[in-house]
Amino acid sequence: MTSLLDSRQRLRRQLRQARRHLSADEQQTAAQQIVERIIPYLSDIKHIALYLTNDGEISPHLLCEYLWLQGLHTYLPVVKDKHLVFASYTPDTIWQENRFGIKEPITTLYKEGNELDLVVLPLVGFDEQGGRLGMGGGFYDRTFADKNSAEAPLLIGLAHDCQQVKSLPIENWDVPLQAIITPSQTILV
Ligand SMILES: Nc1nc2c(c(=O)[nH]1)N(C=O)[C@@H](CNc1ccc(C(=O)N[C@@H](CCC(=O)O)C(=O)O)cc1)CN2
Ligand SMILES: Nc1ncnc2c1ncn2[C@@H]1O[C@H](COP(=O)(O)OP(=O)(O)OP(=O)(O)O)[C@@H](O)[C@H]1O
Repeated sequence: MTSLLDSRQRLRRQLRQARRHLSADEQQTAAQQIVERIIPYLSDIKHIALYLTNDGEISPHLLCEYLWLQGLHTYLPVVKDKHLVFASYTPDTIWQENRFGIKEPITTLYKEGNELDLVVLPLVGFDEQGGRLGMGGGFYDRTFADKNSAEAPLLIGLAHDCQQVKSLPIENWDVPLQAIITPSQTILV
């Protein structure tokens, strides 16, 4: 048990380091490539949660600009107890930092995960079966623990190609994603 936990931690460290080493140019190109790949999943979608890039994560900022141009509603995760709620994100948003140093909108109006149509998740590692390794807080897993795969929201993970590993152990609490998108591939789960 301890060694399984250790190997997850080791893997997190390696993969986080790899994505932090991407150059600014590589990050920008990757951010553009995922916009093209996600557009086919936006039909009938109005309320979308994104994230603010942190620690070398692939950035949804160009996707966000595209969504705003389409008049769609965007949200960001806010850590509340051990779950996530989602705060509206507009060009006028004002900010505070959470305990991880990630900015969160200041607001008292939140949506619950099940009120969204699409949630775009950051991840640390993934495999070709659609398995996801996150930062280790279990926040997305707890937030969507009761969700049935067929019901909203659609869960799509974003990652750099360097975050792919051969196979990740699936934990019984891992929430299944519907797709993982990288600059070079779309994995449908
Ligand atoms: N961009 C982004 N936003 C997100 C997430 C994420 O993974 N990425 N989250 C996904 O759930 C939630 C925050 N979860 C996080 C969990 C751990 C760490 C982290 O950096 N841990 C440090 C120790 C930080 C500390 O305690 O000071 C570390 O492991 O080095 C960051 C975010 C909500 N917002
Ligand atoms: N539905 C749940 N109920 C209670 N605890 C949970 C649940 N989901 C995950 N956890 C706990 O959260 C911890 C971290 O889980 P895990 O390593 O899978 O996080 P992660 O997916 O990497 O993080 P995140 O979802 O925040 O990106 C685990 O110790 C697990 O026990």
